[in-house]
Amino acid sequence: MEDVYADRDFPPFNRVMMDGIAIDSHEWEKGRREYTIEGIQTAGSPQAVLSDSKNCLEVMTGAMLPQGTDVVIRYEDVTVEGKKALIDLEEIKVLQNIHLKGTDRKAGDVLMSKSQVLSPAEIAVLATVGKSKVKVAKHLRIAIVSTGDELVDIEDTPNPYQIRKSNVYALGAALADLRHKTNIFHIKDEKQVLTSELKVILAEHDVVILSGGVSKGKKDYVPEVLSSLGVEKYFHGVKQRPGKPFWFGKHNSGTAVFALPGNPVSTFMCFYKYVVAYLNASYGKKGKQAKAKLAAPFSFAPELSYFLQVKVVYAGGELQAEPVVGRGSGDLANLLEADAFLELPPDRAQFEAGEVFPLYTYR
Ligand SMILES: Nc1nc2c(c(=O)[nH]1)N[C@H]1C(S)=C(S)[C@@H](COP(=O)(O)OP(=O)(O)OC[C@H]3O[C@@H](n4cnc5c(N)ncnc54)[C@H](O)[C@@H]3O)O[C@H]1N2
Ligand code: MOO
Ligand SMILES: [Mg+2]
Repeated sequence: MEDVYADRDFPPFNRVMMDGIAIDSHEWEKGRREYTIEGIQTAGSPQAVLSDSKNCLEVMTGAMLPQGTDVVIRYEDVTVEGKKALIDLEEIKVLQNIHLKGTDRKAGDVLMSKSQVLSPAEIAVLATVGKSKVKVAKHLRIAIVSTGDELVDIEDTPNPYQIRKSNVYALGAALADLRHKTNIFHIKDEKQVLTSELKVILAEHDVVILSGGVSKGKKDYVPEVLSSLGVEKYFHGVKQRPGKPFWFGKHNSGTAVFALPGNPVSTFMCFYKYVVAYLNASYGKKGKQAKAKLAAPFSFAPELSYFLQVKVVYAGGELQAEPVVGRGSGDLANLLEADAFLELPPDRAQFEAGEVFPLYTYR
């Protein structure tokens, strides 16, 4: 949340780019090809001075260019015998193999704006300018909430009619991939309990991601409870498959609420399509929309956007998406076979190999 400036020129001195010798080009122009080595300038030592222009200094990559020199010749182009260095080149260029002071950035230049998302590249530059501490946007506080009496935790042994609650761990892992910490909650299918616990969760988080309880079931209390807690519904239901029952809203405190359909593949897809976009926008990150070519013809009749599960392969230098259809959005295991979702538009039923569509990948 602060602009970052260059504290010094980039590079901060005339930087030697190659291990070799440094000479004064005027001697070369006078025809000198053999030079007496009078010393060595290593990286990290103060600037040396060439005392006699007929001589040369050995220089190491990363060192300051010695005073009195303006050409660096690589060892590969020099024959060194004892204290003599013979240059084996027909021609040289003044300032060759020298990274001149300030050619990349000048002291005082703005290097990154306050809205810049910090990638390893920005971290490198922050380190270069000595910014061991930098003001950043507050991390969004994110809650992941599962609902459902059929769900038990990982270590529990489910009864025949129960399953382990995989969705919250999938979402937690997906958010950890995006460097977000999360708080994970589980709430039973009881309206009162859901209301009291969601009230607290909403107050303590900036983003709440629920999984389950948004469809037509008798215990699908989530939409009603969210509204009763002051979360304004933006929409409930999207013309898509999977993910049709998806509910989204915002609390007047600004907290965004994603109530994702409980089927695992549906939760997964809605996260990568919608929650990621929201997080990118919140951080001003202009995510580039990935695309891929459909590798084989596919048909999907309903007038819904279809998020086809695909295996992504590189073929002919292009990202190809091979359909890995699976057995519906409850087929969690199919996530193992695929890598991503390919978004097929709702306005037609037939899709040809070679057509390009948006891609939402999870690995
Ligand atoms: N009459 C209708 N029934 C359903 C419709 C519909 O339109 N009409 N939509 C179907 C679709 S599409 C989906 S998706 C599901 C979504 O239902 P909910 O959001 O209410 O999800 P639940 O009923 O709570 O659970 C659905 C399914 O997913 C399993 N689940 C839930 N949470 C987890 C979790 N944390 N980890 C793993 N698995 C989870 C749950 O056991 C159910 O099997 O509704 C359809 N029904
Ligand atoms: O959202 Mo559902 O996942 O279409 O089954
Ligand atoms: Mg339900």
